[in-house]
Amino acid sequence: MSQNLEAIRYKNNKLEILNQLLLPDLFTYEDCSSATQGWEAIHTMKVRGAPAIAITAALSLACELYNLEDQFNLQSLKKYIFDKLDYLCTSRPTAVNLFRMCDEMKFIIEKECLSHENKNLTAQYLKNIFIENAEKLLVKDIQDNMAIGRFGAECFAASKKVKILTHCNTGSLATSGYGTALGIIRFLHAQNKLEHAFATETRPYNQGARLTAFELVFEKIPATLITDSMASFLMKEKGIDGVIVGADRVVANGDTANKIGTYQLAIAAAYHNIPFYVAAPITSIDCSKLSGAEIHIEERPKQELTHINGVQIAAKGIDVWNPSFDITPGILITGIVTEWGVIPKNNKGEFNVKEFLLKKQNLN
Ligand SMILES: CSC[C@H]1O[C@H](OP(=O)(O)O)[C@H](O)[C@@H]1O
Repeated sequence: MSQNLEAIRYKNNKLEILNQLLLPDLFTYEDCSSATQGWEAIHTMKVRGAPAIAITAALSLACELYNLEDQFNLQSLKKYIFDKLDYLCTSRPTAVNLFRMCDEMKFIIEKECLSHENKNLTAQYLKNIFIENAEKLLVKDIQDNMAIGRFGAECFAASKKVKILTHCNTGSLATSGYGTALGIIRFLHAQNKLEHAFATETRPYNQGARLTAFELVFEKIPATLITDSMASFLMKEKGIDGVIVGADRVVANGDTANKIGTYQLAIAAAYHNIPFYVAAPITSIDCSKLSGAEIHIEERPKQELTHINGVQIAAKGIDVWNPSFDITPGILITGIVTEWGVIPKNNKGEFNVKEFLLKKQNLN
């Protein structure tokens, strides 16, 4: 087994992804060096987690471009890249990181083309620009996650060790490394501030039982797995100090799309007076949407509910609803932890995410 938990391995213009469908039983890396393979890996959830999806999409296309024969002129290559980015965006709809990455890559390519107008900009140069920028995403994501870990840990008093509940998988397996919500747990543990982590199994895809539990055991972090239905009782019985979850999309008013089951955890946390934090990189923020009602929620195949490892467990013929995410209203969230700091609430208990971003951008 690898010494590092890497969802994404990129070296010498080759991309491999850890097939998370096979975890925790098998630790198998698969080649993902084309946009078609990237799309398939994301769509089937061999690779998942909002940041990891965007990075896989970018690097799979970067590898494809590296191997592309030299038949393109500048305009045809630009169209090729834009078409492939549009195609990659059809793999999964909810996590905004993928869409942001595609928009930013298009912006970079467009800018290069404009700034070289009437000069000899070659297709090869454009390829290199894409590859360089895709590679940067991998490095930046880990740095951002470590900053999230630090800011998130500061949300808890230094005087006592804390018990944290988390949902889904937001660790190394969901990112290019370290993790967001799980990164905060990792940071608390490293600082000797974590008493215990609790992880939900996260039905129906079981990211908690299969992936987060795997990471926690791997990292030797004291942790306990619970079923999703135990969360409220856990809060009542076990003295939980905070709930920390990830995000697939945070919109302008702080409403947050995250793994199905997050919303009910936020309601239960509010009832038990437990702080509820969302941990997300800036790449998960989408201020083009004013509220969570505008977010497209992915619905996944009914077999995720009716079958486990290919074996039918539900009554044949039953109707199934399988939304992969839900929206937690900003009002239920204590703070949104980013690599730029914690987005605070105003005195009415509301988030103004845009204002926070503008303030931070002006500071930088
Ligand atoms: C830091 S990952 C954010 C997010 O991704 C997960 O979804 P999925 O496993 O369906 O890709 C989940 O909602 C995590 O919180």
